[in-house]
Amino acid sequence: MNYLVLGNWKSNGDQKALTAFLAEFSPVNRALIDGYRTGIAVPYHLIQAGDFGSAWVGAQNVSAFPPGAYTGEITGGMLSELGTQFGLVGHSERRHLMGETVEQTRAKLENLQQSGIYPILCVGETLDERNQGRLHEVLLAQLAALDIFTKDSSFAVAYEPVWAIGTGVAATPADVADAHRFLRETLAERGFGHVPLMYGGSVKPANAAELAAIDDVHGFLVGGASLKAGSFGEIDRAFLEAKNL
Ligand SMILES: O=C[C@H](O)COP(=O)(O)O
Repeated sequence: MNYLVLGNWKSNGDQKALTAFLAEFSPVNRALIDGYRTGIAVPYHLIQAGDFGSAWVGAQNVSAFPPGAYTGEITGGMLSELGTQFGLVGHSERRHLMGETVEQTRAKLENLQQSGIYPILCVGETLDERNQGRLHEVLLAQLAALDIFTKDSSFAVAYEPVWAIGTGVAATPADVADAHRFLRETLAERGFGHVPLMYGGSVKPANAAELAAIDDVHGFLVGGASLKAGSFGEIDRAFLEAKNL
């Protein structure tokens, strides 16, 4: 995949909301464009709760363990059986609220890959880390989880500065361009020059075009604005237009 505009519903939504979303979103989510996908990561209980059409349906987490005595964990194989097409790993809410470690994100990426589900590793720094000049150090530490992949692996990385998530204030285009350039160069050195780089953090219809215009931005991971088909559709269209897709 070259370009991805994906939503993350987090712990929001129910059957009624998904049905309403898909009724409005699916008709405008036209024929498949080569190398491009839109879709949403819904809570587990909604993965099979609607017809997503040409949009991808994703999970927001996966077990770091193999199948076995791990009460409450959902494995990659289980997600695959549900028809899950992509999975988020290492979202900052999981790192900071649930204490997810780099070792766990590595195991989760591997579980998704082995189950044939497209993995997306989320990375990003806190405001303190940025202010201390530790942006690159933090990103490099989080990117260490990618060492399970080979040059042929198919996956994406989403840059989500923690201070821009859910705040309504996205990173400036200059900050996004800087971070994405660093990610692109770092990944290219490891043979991952083909990996799409998504941006997440207060993406909305009003800023989607200027963020999509950045060369090293190959997609978005949209939280709050993906809950409504209207705003998510506007972001999707702004992205396609900016990239001439
Ligand atoms: O996964 C999505 C990000 O956490 C962004 O969330 P947000 O668009 O509500 O800031």
